[in-house]
Amino acid sequence: MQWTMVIPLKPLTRAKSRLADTAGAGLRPGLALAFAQDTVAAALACTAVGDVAVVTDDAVAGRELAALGARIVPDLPGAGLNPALAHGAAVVRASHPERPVAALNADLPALRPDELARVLASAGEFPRAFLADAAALGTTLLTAAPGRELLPAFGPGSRERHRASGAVELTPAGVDSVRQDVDTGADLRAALALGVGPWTEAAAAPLAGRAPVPGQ
Ligand SMILES: Nc1nc2c(ncn2[C@@H]2O[C@H](COP(=O)(O)OP(=O)(O)OP(=O)(O)O)[C@@H](O)[C@H]2O)c(=O)[nH]1
Ligand SMILES: C=C(OP(=O)(O)O)C(=O)O
Repeated sequence: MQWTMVIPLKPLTRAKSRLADTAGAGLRPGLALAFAQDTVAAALACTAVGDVAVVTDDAVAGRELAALGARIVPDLPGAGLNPALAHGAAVVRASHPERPVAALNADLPALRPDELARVLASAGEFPRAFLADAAALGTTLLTAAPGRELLPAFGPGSRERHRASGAVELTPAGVDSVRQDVDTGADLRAALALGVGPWTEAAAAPLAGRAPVPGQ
């Protein structure tokens, strides 16, 4: 079974605002892009993935992620995350209606292709399914079988909303890299401890061993 991945990414200058006490405004857009590059590269390297679409209006991110092999779907301006995902799913389904669809956050810099394959194999058994994030409050991945609506309800506390919507919560062992989203400095340290991809490794290097510098 080959999956279509839909990855949302908001404009880099506004992204990852909760990293403000770890990385200043000069470093945050580069970090957000690096997270997305490592996420997209790992998804494209996953044997269970047929195609990857990134929903974004960011020109720089669009160029860089297209260079990796992602399809870029323009965002719905001002609509927000869940409409962006529903729109992205509809666009990709026009090309591959036979493929199951998975929404995946763009902030998974430790993502490993083999762990993503295990999560998708488990998701393939259900009409709709999701994986909780490392904090056990949110969601990093939501799936829908062919012909089923995705019905995304991402945002703070989304684990409970996705469960209440009838999606099956996936509980495979050993998939920490698919759960480890990065919202805060503590999340970034946890991702670095798991082992991040090359873009995040480089983008996070200036943060190592020193306090954040205001304005950077
Ligand atoms: N296309 C699109 N993606 C979005 C939008 N809002 C959030 N996202 C993406 O959705 C995913 C989950 O969002 P968050 O974890 O809150 O990331 P964020 O909004 O950059 O982080 P904060 O600024 O700290 O809230 C990330 O991949 C974001 O880039 C949106 O309006 N459009
Ligand atoms: C997008 C989500 O939340 P956060 O912004 O906390 O990553 C979510 O978990 O659905």
